[in-house]
Amino acid sequence: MSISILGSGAFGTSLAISIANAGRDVTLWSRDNDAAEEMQRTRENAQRLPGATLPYNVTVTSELSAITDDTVLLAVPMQQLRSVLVANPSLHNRTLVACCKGIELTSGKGPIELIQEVAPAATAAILTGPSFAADIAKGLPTALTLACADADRLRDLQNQLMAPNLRIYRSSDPVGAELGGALKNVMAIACGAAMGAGLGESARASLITRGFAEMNRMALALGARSDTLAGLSGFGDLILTCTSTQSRNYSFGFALGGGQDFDPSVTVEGAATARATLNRADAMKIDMPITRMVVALLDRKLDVREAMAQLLARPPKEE
Ligand SMILES: NC(=O)C1=CN([C@@H]2O[C@H](COP(=O)(O)OP(=O)(O)OC[C@H]3O[C@@H](n4cnc5c(N)ncnc54)[C@H](O)[C@@H]3O)[C@@H](O)[C@H]2O)C=CC1
Ligand SMILES: O=C(CO)COP(=O)(O)O
Repeated sequence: MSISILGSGAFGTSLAISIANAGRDVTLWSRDNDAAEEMQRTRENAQRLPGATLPYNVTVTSELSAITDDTVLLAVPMQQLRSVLVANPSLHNRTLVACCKGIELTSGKGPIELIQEVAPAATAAILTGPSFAADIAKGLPTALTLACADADRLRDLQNQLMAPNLRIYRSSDPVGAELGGALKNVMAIACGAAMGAGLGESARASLITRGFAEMNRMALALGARSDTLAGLSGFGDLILTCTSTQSRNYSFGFALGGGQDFDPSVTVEGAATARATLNRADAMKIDMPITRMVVALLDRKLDVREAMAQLLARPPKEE
């Protein structure tokens, strides 16, 4: 059983390495012909995942006609997912596994809803959870959530994607899985900003905990299950991303809090997702104060100390 991965960034490349090391052939598609040729020749993704070797059974290509597998992992940033789906109608009857974490700014949709809109004949699934690409590529132990509404297809997919270092748990709650992965990035920006501004680890723990309450409020209102939010895709990924300098969302927040520049070419999913989430929360009248503060920070309407002061000064409430 072979697998195709569309998107040769850090995550797509790391999944290719892990799945190929489990003995399955992998086709890794890059939109850039030169980058594909270089990766195929050097057996390394020097730009996005330097130092990791591509096993012999990974084929890197920029030819879409080479994507013949039924199972296609979509490992592109969330804000690019629609254009990738629209540009590739030949994929619309396949099993499409979103590997992105976010909410589309223009529509407020998550990856599953977006796949269902653009490719209604596809089987939509999501692979998410606490996992840094560099860790996966090194073969370090990682556990992920794989969610899909089709229970039979879900079991097949689980077997296809499991690898010795990659333990995959099934979930029948794609809404909960995608929202956990999307919203934790917003909280990681908030935590990074607090740490970058020197507000301390107690402040960070409060943001993680109250951020989790906020994630639950939104996710449950959208039909997610609370046990999904408490699992790898929600709580697990929240803890990882809010506490590690390996996280780009956390590091972006840290730079924001410390008044430093941040490389704009780095993928930071939480920025657009914070705006998309706030739009949806306001429309649904759901209170998301930390998300609101992150958007205010992004818009430079407040600095971190002012934002934290406003959070602390909210009316007293029960936990
Ligand atoms: N890097 C990580 O540790 C993890 C990343 N993710 C998620 O994976 C998704 C992708 O992230 P990374 O691979 O890390 O990003 P990245 O920045 O390393 O790579 C993004 C890739 O997407 C490609 N791409 C962008 N727009 C495209 C388009 N229109 N058509 C085709 N390809 C396009 C780029 O060429 C690049 O290869 C994100 O949603 C991220 O949250 C999930 C878990 C871990
Ligand atoms: O999603 C991730 C870890 O699970 C990667 O986080 P960053 O996108 O913040 O690097």
